[in-house]
Amino acid sequence: MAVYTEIADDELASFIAGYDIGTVLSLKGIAEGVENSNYLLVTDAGPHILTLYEKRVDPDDLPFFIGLMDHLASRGIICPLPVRNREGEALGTLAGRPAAIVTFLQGMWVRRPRADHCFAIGGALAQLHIAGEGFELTRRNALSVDGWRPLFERAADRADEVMPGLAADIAGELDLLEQSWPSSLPHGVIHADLFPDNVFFLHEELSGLIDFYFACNDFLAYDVAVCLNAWCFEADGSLNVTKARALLSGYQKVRPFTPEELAALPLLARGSALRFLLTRLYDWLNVPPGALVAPKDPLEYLRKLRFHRTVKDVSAYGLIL
Ligand SMILES: Nc1ncnc2c1ncn2[C@@H]1O[C@H](COP(=O)(O)OP(=O)(O)O)[C@@H](O)[C@H]1O
Ligand SMILES: N[C@@H](CCOP(=O)(O)O)C(=O)O
Repeated sequence: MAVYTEIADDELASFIAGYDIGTVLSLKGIAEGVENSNYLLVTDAGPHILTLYEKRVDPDDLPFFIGLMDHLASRGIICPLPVRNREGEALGTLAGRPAAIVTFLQGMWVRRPRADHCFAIGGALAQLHIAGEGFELTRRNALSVDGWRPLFERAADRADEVMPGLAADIAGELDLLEQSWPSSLPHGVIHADLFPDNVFFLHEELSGLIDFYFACNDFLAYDVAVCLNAWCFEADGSLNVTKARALLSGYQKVRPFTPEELAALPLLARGSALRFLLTRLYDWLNVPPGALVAPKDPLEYLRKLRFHRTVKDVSAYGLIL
């Protein structure tokens, strides 16, 4: 559960008074997510999501995230729409945090994705990449290859508490990825965190994408690698090749990969695995006192990383070369 910041009744009342969304009927902390504090805000105009932005969000990036949701929605991507107050502002301050209200999306995330879900998410990711074209703001990926070493340095001395030998394993991987990370591939706006819990399905159809708070400009195929890791592995740590093939086929039906992207995919998958290993490791070792949050298992991503080390080319992901 992620609620880091509590909201006092009087603060909520004066914040909501600035909006045309009716009277507050209830406010409940949401028992999911790990990054920000999210509340289900029900007013007599219906349900909304109220987000207080926490530690990992730089307030200077908020116009990018808010503008991106507007941009993508205007191009047919089903995603939350920022709600503006009477002054036309989508961003405010509540309980000492930057805060926004966004529209509520119907649907549920899928706990055990099947191959058909993976096919759908592949297609939706490619649509998102195409819809992102023309978005005028940009944001560097702070969690790409040049951000990994500083993050590791903040966790390195305690990494072996999680697993003996982990620090050395990560250090070796970092050296390799820093030397071999691609310098040019097709790039654009990426979601960068399109995990199953950020994708809603309703009546077996994909019904919306949420959580754009890691979105940035980076290689499009890196976003595919993030999804491959998040959607296509089984609980025992093995890759489900059928799901991987479905995800990649769903993507390339909408936006075909370039040969360079296919060649880079195993390396991008290693990088993506390391990125989530590092943020999870840091979070595991630094749970804020009193926060209602369940930190995620860093070693799940070590297992994925180790798998990708064995991969020679994309045929390991079920694609025929
Ligand atoms: N626009 C939305 N519509 C419906 N539910 C939402 C919406 N945004 C967030 N949620 C709910 O809040 C949970 C956490 O949101 P998320 O953005 O993933 O949080 P975090 O940024 O902390 O990871 C989601 O799993 C979902 O249940
Ligand atoms: N997806 C990340 C954690 C970020 O949280 P989310 O709730 O925004 O997906 C992970 O699994 O490490």
